[in-house]
Amino acid sequence: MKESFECGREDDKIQPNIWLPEGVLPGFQEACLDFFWLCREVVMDILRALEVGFDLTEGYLTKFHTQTDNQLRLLHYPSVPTESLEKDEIVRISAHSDYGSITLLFQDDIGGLEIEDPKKPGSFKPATPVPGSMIVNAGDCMARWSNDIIRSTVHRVRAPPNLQTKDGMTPERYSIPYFCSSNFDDVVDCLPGTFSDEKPKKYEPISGGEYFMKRLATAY
Ligand SMILES: O=C(O)CCC(=O)C(=O)O
Ligand SMILES: [Fe+2]
Repeated sequence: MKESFECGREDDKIQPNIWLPEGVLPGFQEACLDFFWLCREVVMDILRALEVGFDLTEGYLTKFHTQTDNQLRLLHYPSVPTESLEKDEIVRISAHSDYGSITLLFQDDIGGLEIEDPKKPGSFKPATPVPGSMIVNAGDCMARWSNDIIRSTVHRVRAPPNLQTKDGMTPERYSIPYFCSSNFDDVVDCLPGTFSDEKPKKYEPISGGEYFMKRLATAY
C-alpha cells in the first residue's frame, strides 16, 4: 500500500508530466526536475564506470542513454498496523526487480527494504538505511545486456526489523527511486566480451522500448 508521484523529462510526448495546479506547492516542479537531471548525471557516471569494468570503448553505454527515458518516483508508504505487514495482509511492495538498466534508490531512516540473496532464492536480507547514502540497483535490462554477469537485484519492502512501537503501528516511510532506462529506440544486445562459444548469449536483441512495453504488459 503506497502512493506515488512520478515525473520524467518535460518533453516526453508519450508520458507527459502532470504537475499540480499553479500556486500549489511552489517550487515543487523545479525541485523535481532539478533532482531528475542531477540523478541523470549520477547514472551516466555509473555507466561510464561500467564501460571501464567491461572493457568497452568510452561512451559505449552512455550513448544508449542519450534520450533520458528515465523516471523519478516519489513514494509514500502510509503508517499501517505492523501485524498486517507481518502477516502480508498489507504489502508495501512485493518482491520484484526493476526493468531498466540502473535504479538509484534513496530511502529515509524507517527501514523495511530487503534484498534477495542471489545465492539463496527466497531468502531476503535487510538493506538497512545508512544516512546520506544511495543504493544502486541493477535492473533486468542490465542483466540482459551483460548476459547475466550483472544480476538484477530482487527487492521488496516489508515491516522494518525489530520495530518497537507503543501503538503497534509501523511509521510512514518515504523513498525515491530513480529508474534509468536505455533509449527506447535503440536495440540492446549482449555486450562484447560477455559471451563466447562456451558461454552463448542467453538473450535475443530487443529495443529498450519494446522490452519496457513487454514488461509493463506482464505487470498490469
Ligand atoms: O521504496 C523502496 O525502497 C523501493 C521501491 C521500489 O522498489 C520500486 O518502486 O521499484
Ligand atoms: Fe524496485
